[in-house]
Amino acid sequence: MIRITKIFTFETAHVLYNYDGKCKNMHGHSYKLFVTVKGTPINDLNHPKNGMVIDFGDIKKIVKEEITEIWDHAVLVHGGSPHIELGQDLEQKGHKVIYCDFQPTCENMLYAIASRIKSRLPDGISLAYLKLHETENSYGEWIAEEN
Ligand SMILES: Nc1nc2c(c(=O)[nH]1)N=C([C@H](O)[C@H](O)COP(=O)(O)OP(=O)(O)OP(=O)(O)O)CN2
Ligand SMILES: [Zn+2]
Repeated sequence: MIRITKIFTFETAHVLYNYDGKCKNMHGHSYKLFVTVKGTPINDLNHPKNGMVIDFGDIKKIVKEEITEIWDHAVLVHGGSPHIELGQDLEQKGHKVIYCDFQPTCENMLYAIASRIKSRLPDGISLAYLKLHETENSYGEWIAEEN
């Protein structure tokens, strides 16, 4: 069994409803996401992916389609909070708004990322680990064995 990791970056704004610190204000981060999957490398001379657990390019496609293309240069707001009005106002002014069914913290973003990636992985490949940096010094982790 081998783990392989691909790293992504995306620029996203968020606003934390009812938070008691500076992040109650809308602000952005250069998020850095580490995606680790595990599986057994293909051992078949006739297979174009011989020697690979999964093509790094396939991980990239999944993460782009499920996460980065959606969240990049968007504002994440908690759609189940009064911030829905803030989002609607921004949308009317032409901004890209994503309504989350959760407070858009690093922790909850990790749950959402895990769920979306898991739904796209082929049989025999599983999600092992995620790390999401909000800042250089602040990050959260999702570990398969704990979820
Ligand atoms: N457990 C969490 N705490 C905080 C989150 C979070 O998602 N989970 N988010 C924020 C803010 O959105 C933002 O990330 C600020 O975090 P913080 O590390 O406090 O920001 P700094 O600018 O001080 O970061 P440095 O890297 O230390 O400069 C707040 N808390
Ligand atoms: Zn933040």
